[in-house]
Amino acid sequence: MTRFQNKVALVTGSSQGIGAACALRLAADGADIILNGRKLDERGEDIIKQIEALGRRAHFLVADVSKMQNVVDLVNEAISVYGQLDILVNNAGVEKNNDFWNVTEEEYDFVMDTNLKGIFFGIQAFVKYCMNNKRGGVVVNMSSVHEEIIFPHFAAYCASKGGLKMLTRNLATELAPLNIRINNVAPGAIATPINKKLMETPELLEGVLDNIPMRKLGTPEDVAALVAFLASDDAKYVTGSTYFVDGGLTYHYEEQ
Ligand SMILES: NC(=O)C1=CN([C@@H]2O[C@H](COP(=O)(O)OP(=O)(O)OC[C@H]3O[C@@H](n4cnc5c(N)ncnc54)[C@H](OP(=O)(O)O)[C@@H]3O)[C@@H](O)[C@H]2O)C=CC1
Ligand SMILES: O=C1Nc2ccccc2C1=O
Repeated sequence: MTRFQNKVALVTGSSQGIGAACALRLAADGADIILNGRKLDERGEDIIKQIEALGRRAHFLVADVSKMQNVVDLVNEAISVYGQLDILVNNAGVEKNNDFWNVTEEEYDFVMDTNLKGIFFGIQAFVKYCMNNKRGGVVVNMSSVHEEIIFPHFAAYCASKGGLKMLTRNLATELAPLNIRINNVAPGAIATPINKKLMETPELLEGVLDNIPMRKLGTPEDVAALVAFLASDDAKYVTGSTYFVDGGLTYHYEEQ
């Protein structure tokens, strides 16, 4: 008997990085997986093969979650693929580096629509399904240490993750009577393609490592392990909170 036997999980933004690791971990623990990204290419094809090699089913749905109707359609299509949806992992996220005074409306919308609006309406579609079917559900949102600590020149990113923190706290209360749990995972610096420049620039990397007590970047699998715990019944009394996976970064930083 595996943790997620007879469960289906949708992981947004799962063609690479943390989302791909979450999809693989949930599949390794027994779930069938709906993958997602803005396009299906060799990265997505490879994750499908890896999930099938684990003996689980995988289906990729192309959708841009920054658009309200797209994310609603994504959730509803995900439900129809295997006839059920039990776990929603809102992982897709983007960032834009710019001085605050130069941030454009386009950059602001790009970040906020992906990291907050898409998650808001994706959860809404999932909750409507859970209400109609009288079945509970689990939501895990991919936040960031930057829902808590500053990241100069990433104002929209910080605002999106701070908003996600409050959305999760608020929904925990509203959704508990529906038997739906919701939590945030807040990674620190993780070795994924989003951090390519950081990993390839020694002086940037050194500056980041100086703020991490464990003095190393995390792996996507480190994040996925926490997501799997929160999605599982082992966390059946856990809702409305944020859990950090950051090598000690957040509270070390706050001590500076
Ligand atoms: N890496 C890190 O250090 C940290 C990451 N995080 C958070 O973790 C999450 C994942 O980050 P990470 O794995 O590093 O990111 P990556 O950039 O490596 O991967 C992002 C994934 O999301 C997909 N994606 C991006 N935008 C959309 C969209 N609008 N609709 C659907 N899919 C989309 C991408 O695929 P495609 O481009 O094909 O659509 C890709 O599969 C994000 O929410 C990020 O904020 C938080 C803290 C630290
Ligand atoms: O997206 C992020 N990239 C990072 C790099 C270092 C620390 C935190 C983060 C993020 O939240």
